[in-house]
Amino acid sequence: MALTRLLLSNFRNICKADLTLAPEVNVFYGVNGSGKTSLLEAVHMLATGRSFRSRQHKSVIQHESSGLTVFSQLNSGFNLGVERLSDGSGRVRINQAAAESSSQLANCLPLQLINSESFSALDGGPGVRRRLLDWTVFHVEHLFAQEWKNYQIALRQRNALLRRGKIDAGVISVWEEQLAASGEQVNTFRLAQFTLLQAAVSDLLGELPKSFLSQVEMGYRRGWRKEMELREALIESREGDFSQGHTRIGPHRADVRFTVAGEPAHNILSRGQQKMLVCAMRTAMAELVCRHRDRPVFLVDDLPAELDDNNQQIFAHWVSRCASQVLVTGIEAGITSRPWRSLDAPWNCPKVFHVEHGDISAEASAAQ
Ligand SMILES: Nc1ncnc2c1ncn2[C@@H]1O[C@H](COP(=O)(O)OP(=O)(O)OP(=O)(O)O)[C@@H](O)[C@H]1O
Repeated sequence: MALTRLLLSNFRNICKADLTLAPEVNVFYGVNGSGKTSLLEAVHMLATGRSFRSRQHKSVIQHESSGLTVFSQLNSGFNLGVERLSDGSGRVRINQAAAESSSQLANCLPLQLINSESFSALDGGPGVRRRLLDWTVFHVEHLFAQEWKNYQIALRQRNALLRRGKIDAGVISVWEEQLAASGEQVNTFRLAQFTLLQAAVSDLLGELPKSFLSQVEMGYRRGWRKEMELREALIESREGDFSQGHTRIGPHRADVRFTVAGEPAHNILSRGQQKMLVCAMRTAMAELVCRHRDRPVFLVDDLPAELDDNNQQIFAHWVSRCASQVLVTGIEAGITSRPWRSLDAPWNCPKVFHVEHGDISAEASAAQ
């Protein structure tokens, strides 16, 4: 899966852009505030329906404009289009037909994003890490999305009953049965992919020079006590849940932990080591997915930040093994292109774009 053409209008400081992308590596360089991240944000919006920087569509629409559009042709034959208007309305289209859900978009364009927010996988809440695991499960196990949806419906119903002030055991147990059935299935899907991810991350970290990174351990917490079935655990926690007004156990509380010698990894690893761990995790996720379906597209915002030349090169090599295409940004053309130029063809010929005040222009290959 790769983007062949990308058209934007009124997306932050990018008034208009019509780009023909290279099938493998695309480098976008320019000074701070020129619009590089905005371009990645636009691709992210195509794949998910939303920005990775703002929940408010309005802040992404160019000031004094009534709406933004992003459109892309993919080499799979799909065309994706997103329109957001300043009155809050919008349209998402796949091959000119209205998309039914954001998971339909994600299916057409599996995406991996690495940016300054990626560190939250280590130092943020469990939700961030759960979503990483679930991205893999979603793309590998086609029954997962429906099972997760069933679980969330039952969870909402149980929570609503808990907030009513009086538990009707007959009614709540109906929803607990559904919650337990979907929850056990969600956990089975997650556990299978977690085991594979753990092995893949360990293999990738094993390719790095010896450091604390070699000692990173990953653990999976499913969200309720080990020795119990979810159904039993829900009954047991009913009273406590009632006093708190919500369900405190279950797969919606699952977590993936990264530790070094028993300590949270972010307390031990340097910033660069943390970035390499996140890169290894993202690469492992892509590796698992591409065993089953098309390779994902990687968006990498400011690869040189925090990473030395050797680590940048290792990461470029990882990406070339599991991505279909990469869009990478940096401040300088030479530095941002360098890790890719040392790879084998066709990954060693990045297409270079200069971004300046929201204008994006491809450079002639002779000048690269
Ligand atoms: N809604 C908007 N309308 C117009 N311009 C905007 C809007 N939102 C942000 N901007 C401007 O657009 C630019 C967006 O920059 P972006 O974050 O894409 O830069 P960048 O090239 O990634 O910079 P850096 O290297 O600092 O990360 C900034 O100059 C910002 O002030």
